Amino acid sequence: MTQTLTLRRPDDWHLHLRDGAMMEGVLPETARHFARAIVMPNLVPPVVTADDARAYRGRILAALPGGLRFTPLMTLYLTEATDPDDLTAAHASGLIAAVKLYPAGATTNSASGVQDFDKVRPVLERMAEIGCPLCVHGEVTDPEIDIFDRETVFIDRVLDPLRRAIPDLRVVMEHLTTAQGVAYVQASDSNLAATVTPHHLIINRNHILVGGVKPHYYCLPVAKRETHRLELVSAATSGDARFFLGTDSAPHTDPNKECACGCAGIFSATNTLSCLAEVFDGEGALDKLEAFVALNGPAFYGLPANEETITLVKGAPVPYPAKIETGAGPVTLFDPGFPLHWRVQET
Ligand SMILES: NC(=O)N[C@@H](CC(=O)O)C(=O)O
Ligand SMILES: [Zn+2]
Ligand SMILES: [Zn+2]
Repeated sequence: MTQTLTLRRPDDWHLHLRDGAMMEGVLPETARHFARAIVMPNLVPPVVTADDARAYRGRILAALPGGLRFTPLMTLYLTEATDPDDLTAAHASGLIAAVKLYPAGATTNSASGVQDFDKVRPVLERMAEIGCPLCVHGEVTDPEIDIFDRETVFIDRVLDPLRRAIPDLRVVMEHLTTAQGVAYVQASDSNLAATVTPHHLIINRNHILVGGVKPHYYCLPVAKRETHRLELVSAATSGDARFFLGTDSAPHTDPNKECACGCAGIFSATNTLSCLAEVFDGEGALDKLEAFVALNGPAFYGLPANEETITLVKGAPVPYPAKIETGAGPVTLFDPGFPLHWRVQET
């Protein structure tokens, strides 16, 4: 007997669509299954002003294949020169849903990020006032700090002091990777939430390093040891409203991943829902999947949940391509390392 599961149409609360030929290649992979996505602003140059966000949104909508309904939720890239009035107008008009904080140098295309957190204090205070959420890449960049500790040190040195100083600021810890991060979110009030990626629910650091280095499992924050993965799975499948899906699907071409200094980022848009259904099924938590992919995110962002639905069907393992071809070059798809039995029913 085939098993089916009908859910409200999911949203992706952390997505990289890039621009140009790459965007044209990856956008349908998301728009096929997701109603909305928070679109990350780390283009080169970054999406800094309301005008930048408006133009980028226009390019996304123009690249959307006919027949696919998809709403990009835009973000601004916080810099030390961000104008609070421009941000306020962009938020009030509904153009942007959030602002993104990258510590300078923390990750892909973060060179224009924040170096001195005091300099952005007035902008963050304004965001607290107007209720605009701050999405955070939560890793310190201090070269002294081990790369596996950069998230927990960020919580202690930056995030916790910031939230104490501006308690009304609504914060999303993006792509959470540690047990300490999970515990910090669980111990906080409703002004803090976290996105969790499919890959951090599936791989640990052994997958990256044992038996040869696997560039397609390299992303930031880097996957941690197995104990952390288990905490992430338990948080994501718990139904706790503070945890929701942000795929962090981050395409780079294969030549840019498979080289002496490979880019950070895992592309997962195509098989995200199959991966998640497999993980939730394995935990006996299919009844919590809708909360994670379609209810908790909109609730945090103050948006209605989608009315449309999708149906997942369980059957023989679903074949996915190893890579998708884009006008910018081939992009390898995340390989969970186990068969995926759930697929999204074509409508
Ligand atoms: N996650 C990643 O490893 N990479 C992202 C940037 C980010 O989300 O930090 C990218 O833009 O490629
Ligand atoms: Zn990031
Ligand atoms: Zn990202």
